[in-house]
Amino acid sequence: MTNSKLIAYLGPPGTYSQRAVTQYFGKTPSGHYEYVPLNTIADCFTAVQDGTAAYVVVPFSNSSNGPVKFTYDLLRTTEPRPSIIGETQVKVEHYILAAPATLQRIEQGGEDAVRTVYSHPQVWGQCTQYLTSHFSNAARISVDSTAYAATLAEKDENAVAIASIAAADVFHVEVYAAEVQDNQDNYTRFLVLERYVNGAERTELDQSVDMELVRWDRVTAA
Ligand SMILES: O=C(O)C(=O)Cc1ccccc1
Repeated sequence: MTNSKLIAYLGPPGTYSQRAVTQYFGKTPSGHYEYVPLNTIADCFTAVQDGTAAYVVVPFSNSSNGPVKFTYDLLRTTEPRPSIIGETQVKVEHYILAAPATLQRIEQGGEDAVRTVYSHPQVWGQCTQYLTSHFSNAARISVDSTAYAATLAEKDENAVAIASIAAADVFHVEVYAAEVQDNQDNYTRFLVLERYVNGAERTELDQSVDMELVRWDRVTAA
């Protein structure tokens, strides 16, 4: 057990994970709990395992392109594996966000003015159609979260980020293109984790996630 009153998620504010956390626990959590953004999915696992956080919310799988690899690997390797006590699905709509100066450069020089596209690795496979016809000469740089990508685009006149519209409320970036995901019905399943208490019975959700991990092992071994 832990006395922590923190609920951690992959930050900074403006990520899809933040949406998941407020969807599950409410806009402001009850019972004196507080939300805390962490830098990586691995940090979320560490926080719940060492008791720094009472709960963490992590992305698990996506309807368009399957497993969130970091989470699958951490669920396999964290000993003992945290208990999975809840889940929530978030509709994922991606936006191209850029600093105002970048938008001006695109207006003057076309999309070739953009040298870099920043986003979370999960995103590339969800926006293949858009990325085939736009920014095809730009380098794709994977970073820890979509909102972190927005912070990089905020400071870089040659870059855009693919992120949630929520990131545009938090950082000084504007919308260049809306809803650029291939599939309009694009959902990510998030899991709510709590520290495993020795001897506790595994929940039904734990078992369904086990099955999913085994199924994925078979797919990748084939
Ligand atoms: O980076 C984020 O915003 C996340 O929460 C991870 C993620 C990335 C892409 C789709 C869904 C979740």
